[in-house]
Parts: sequence; C-alpha cells; structure tokens
Amino acid sequence: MAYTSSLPLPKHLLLPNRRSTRHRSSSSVSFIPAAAKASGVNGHAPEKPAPAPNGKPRINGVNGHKGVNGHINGKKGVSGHVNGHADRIHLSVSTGGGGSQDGSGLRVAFQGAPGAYSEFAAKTALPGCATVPCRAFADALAAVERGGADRAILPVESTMEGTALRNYDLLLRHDLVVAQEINLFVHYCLLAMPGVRAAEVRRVISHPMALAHCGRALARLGVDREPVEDTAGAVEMLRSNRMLDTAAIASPRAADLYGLDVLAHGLQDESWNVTRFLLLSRPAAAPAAPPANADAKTSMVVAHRGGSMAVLLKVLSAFSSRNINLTKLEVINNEGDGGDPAAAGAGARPPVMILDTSARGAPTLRAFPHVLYVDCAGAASDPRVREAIQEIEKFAVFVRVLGCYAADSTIYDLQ
Ligand SMILES: O=C(O)C(=O)Cc1ccccc1
Repeated sequence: MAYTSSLPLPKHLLLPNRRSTRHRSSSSVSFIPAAAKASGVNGHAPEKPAPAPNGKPRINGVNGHKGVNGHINGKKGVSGHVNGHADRIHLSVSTGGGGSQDGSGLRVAFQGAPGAYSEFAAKTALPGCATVPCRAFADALAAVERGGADRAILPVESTMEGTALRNYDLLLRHDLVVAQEINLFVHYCLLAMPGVRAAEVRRVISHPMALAHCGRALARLGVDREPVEDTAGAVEMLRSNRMLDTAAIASPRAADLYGLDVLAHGLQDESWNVTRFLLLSRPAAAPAAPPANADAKTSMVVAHRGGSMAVLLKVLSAFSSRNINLTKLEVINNEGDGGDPAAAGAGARPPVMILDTSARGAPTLRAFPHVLYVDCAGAASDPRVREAIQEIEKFAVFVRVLGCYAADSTIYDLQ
C-alpha cells in the first residue's frame, strides 16, 4: 500500500476532541506515531517497509528526527518522534507474570469475537500469547483483575477520533497498570455473505468506532447503521443468521476467518487510520519497567482543582523545564454538573472516577471533575520524570501513575 504525503493532518491534532462533547469537555493533543508523517509534515511519503525481523509487518511510523522537547502544539513536534528512534521495534520487554518475551504462556483478554482488531493487536504485540474473547471491555479488565487472564488489551486512541474516553474511564476504575503499547493500522472492509451484492445491502452492523470511522462511506451507500459489540462479532452474526440484506464492517482477516465476501476495501473516511492499544496487567504481574536510560513512556492521570489555565501551564512547565517530551495530553473539564454524579443523566458531564490505590487501606474510587491524561517520554525511574511528578504533586489534588513501559513507535499493518 502506498501512503501519500498529501493527506490532511488528522482531525484530532488540529481541533479539540469533538467526539466527547456530549458527555465531556475535553481537548487533546495526542501523538500516535506516524499520524503527522502521513500528513506529510516532513515531506516524505511514507512507504510500507519490509516485514520486521520478527516477522511482524510494520510501518515505520517516524522519520528519525528528534521530537521537540516539551512541544505540544498539535502541528509541529508531533510527527511521532516521541523518542527520536524511528525504526526500532521494541520487543525486548520482559513480559513478567511468567510469560516469555513473545508472550507464550500469557492469556490476553480482548473485547470481541475471534478476528476482532483488538485480538490482532494482542497477537502482534505478543505473538505467542493465547487470546481470551470477552463480551465487553469491562469484562476483559475484570478477567485480569480476577486472575482469569494475564493481560487485557484496550484501544485508547485513534488518529481519526482522538482519545477513546470511555475506555480511559474503564482503565482508571481498575487497579491495573500499562504494560505495553501497540499501534495498529486499521483497514475497514465491507463484508457480506457469499454471493450478496452491494446493491442488496440495506443495513451495516459493526463496532460503534468502526461505524463512526466510515461515516461518509456509509452515507454514500445510503444504508442503516446498527452498532454491535465488536467488528468480528458483527461478522459472526451475519454468518450464523445468514443475513442477506446486511453487511458488516470488519477486517480482511475476519472475512477470511468467517468465509465472507469483501464488497469494499478501505472504507474508512481517512486513509490514515491508526489505533493505539494498551496492554494492561495486574501491578504485581507487570513486566519489569524499562530502565531509566531506555526508550520508555510513563502514563499518568493528574486530577486538579480546575478553574484556570495556570494548572496546565504548571504541568507543562514541570516537563518542559526538564526537557521531557509529552506524547499525549488530554484535558478533561467536567465541572458543568459541579461534580454531582446524580446530574449525569440529563446530558450533564459526570466527573472522572479514578481508583486511588495510593492509600494504605482498600483502594477507593474517587470522583474528579478536572483531570489531565498525560503520557511523557521517559521511565518513571528516570530522575527527571520523578522530579516532574513530584513538582506536579505539590499543586495537583491527586496523581496516579498508570504505568511505565517500553515506547513503541512502530505502526503495525496487518493487511
Ligand atoms: O471491534 C473490534 O474489532 C475491536 O477490537 C474494537 C475496535 C474497533 C475499531 C477499531 C479498533 C478497535
């Protein structure tokens, strides 16, 4: 596949996150690697490279330039140069919890039926793992907490829609840590029962994210849309009910797996469509954190009192004064309902619920109307990162480090 350099910047790099407007006031700068490369920020047309040495197909999402320290403007400094290492594949993380480096011996819970994008992402990150299908993302996280799985995989942001706030909500409510990240190029296909022609399709079913990513194509087709739990589940539903007036949006792999026809390829409204997934682990079973001098990322959530831009500036200054790059910054302000969860029903914005695991007693769920989701380059053990967090803790209400893991700027392409 050839990617051209003339694509516009992904929407979420330019605008406040619009997907969240109903429930959330949120704006973000979120840096999935290669998003800006595809947009031609550096003037190079990205090319699909040879498979990586480990056999995984990959797109090197970055161009070898170092990022601009502390630069969080959505246009410059976001070309995936999170850590300045363009074409390495970071697979040398210890998987902890008894698993080997390729994930053999690990069970990874994912939402959906076999063939879901999340399962591909899990298998790409940990080729030797066993995947455990779950009905909902919440079930996947609960499976890890209860010991029924070693990891859960969760899509947390996409170049087309920015942060998946509902999945962040889930992550924050659980006592789990980020163990690994993986970026997956997502191709959407229109699939139907063998022999069904496009003109016969009246309805399209898929995961809500897939329907949203293909909105313009679906409008052109003039079909009804129906959300279901996941893309592969949609395909399974078509197959088992022999639905002849319905198509599903899912991956080409799901078409093979379930024996369906592909009516159209590349259905997504933007040709550059990358989803970032996180692999989550119980804290005690997490892989050893990358050493301070390795390419690493630290993810955290910062709750603050809100009310002014000063907090944001102070957070930025804590990082930029130490030359620490930010790779994600999402601002959530849910003060509209005064933090009253009871007001949430009528379109008011509920506060963000975060499990506080720092206290001595049992972890408690706390409500915060003003939070920042921050990913920074560097390990949590790096003295600069430690100091930045300590500085933020002086003025924030609460900081929870969500994990420290190997930075992986590769975009994997499974087509
Ligand atoms: O439904 C799936 O296949 C999933 O894994 C969730 C999803 C949907 C669309 C893009 C990425 C992940």
